[in-house]
Amino acid sequence: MRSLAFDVLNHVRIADLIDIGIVSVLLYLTFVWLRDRASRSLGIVAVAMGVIFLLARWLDLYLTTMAFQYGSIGILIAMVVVFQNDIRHGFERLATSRWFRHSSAGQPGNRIVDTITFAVAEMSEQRIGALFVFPGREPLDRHLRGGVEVDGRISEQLILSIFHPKSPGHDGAVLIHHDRIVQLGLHLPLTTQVSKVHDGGTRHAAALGLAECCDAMALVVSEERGTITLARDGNLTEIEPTEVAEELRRYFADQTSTGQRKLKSRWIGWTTKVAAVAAAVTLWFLFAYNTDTIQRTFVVPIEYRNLPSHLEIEDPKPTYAEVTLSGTSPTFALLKPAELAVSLNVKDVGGRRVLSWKTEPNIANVPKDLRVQKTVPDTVFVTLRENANQ
Ligand SMILES: Nc1ncnc2c1ncn2[C@@H]1O[C@H](COP(=O)(O)OP(=O)(O)OP(=O)(O)O)[C@@H](O)[C@H]1O
Repeated sequence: MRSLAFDVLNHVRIADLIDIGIVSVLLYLTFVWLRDRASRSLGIVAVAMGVIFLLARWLDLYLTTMAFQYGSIGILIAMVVVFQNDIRHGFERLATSRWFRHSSAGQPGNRIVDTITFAVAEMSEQRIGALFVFPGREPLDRHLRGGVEVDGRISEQLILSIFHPKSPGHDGAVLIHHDRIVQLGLHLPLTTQVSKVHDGGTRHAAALGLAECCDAMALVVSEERGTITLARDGNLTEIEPTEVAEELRRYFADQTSTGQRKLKSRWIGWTTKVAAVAAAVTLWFLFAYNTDTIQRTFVVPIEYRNLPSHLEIEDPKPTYAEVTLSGTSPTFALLKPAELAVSLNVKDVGGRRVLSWKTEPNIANVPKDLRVQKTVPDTVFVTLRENANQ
């Protein structure tokens, strides 16, 4: 065990650590996306494909590996087309994350939270349907259709009169920003995951649809059942009237840069990060960490550079050399055999007509971690003569 640890420490390069770091980040983003967005069946398919691919590489299953290699471009294009909204959402999330921007949203006072809470409780009791949208950090405009500008200070009376069933503006959602109702009668995108809506209809489907395509929060009061439902992070959660104030406070706190995250989500975040690093290290051990030295021989073209135009090389002119390289198999993966060449400079020959070069120092494009073991010929000899065509 100790010798394995020493072995690993001896062979790990800075490039390997960067390699593991990049793959960890990619795996982390994939895990988060699978957890938050993708359906369970898609997650199972993705994990199964990953396991088959790893087994195929490990057991050297030639056909399966080839199928994955050639199919991966098609799969990638299909994924980009199918999940274009998620990808755009991901970039928007990155661009609006705390690393890049401080939130401009201040934390509204208790009055706003209490006002909305009372209005929601009242509407829940009276079975008045309502839909509120609370923007997150990501741009929201492109998800909203229609709507009428209001820009009114939030009050219980204003909320109740907007959602009164006889009010012309009660259909659709109201948009809340800070302490103001900005718009009413907004149409939101409907979810396609109907199974997640359970007993709800289009109002709930609209709330979930919005929460799926951005980080906004929506709050629904059901006209039929009087229930209160929160849509956030692509999920619908039914809550009690007593929980509304707490959820609103949490939402407004999240909007400020000093907002506290839930301990649970932090914990989930850390376990996902650790899982991503562990998976990346495992992959590195399986595919990149290989200390066995192997040798491979390549037939490499010999190029003659800068030959003066009045001279030519007499036959037999050596055009190929055999080059044997040694290194680990991951280092060989970085080699591009088609770019290997023995490159000889015929400049400044003066009066000499017989030239020779050692082959090894003149081999171009050998990755730095591969060693030249042998070259045939060891030395290249050529004889020059005056160019008859000059
Ligand atoms: N795309 C949409 N965006 C915003 N609101 C919508 C949208 N589609 C429907 N609604 C609202 O939902 C109302 C219809 O609600 P419906 O009864 O179908 O849904 P629900 O989820 O069962 O709600 P409830 O439990 O309140 O009845 C419409 O009158 C309208 O106000």
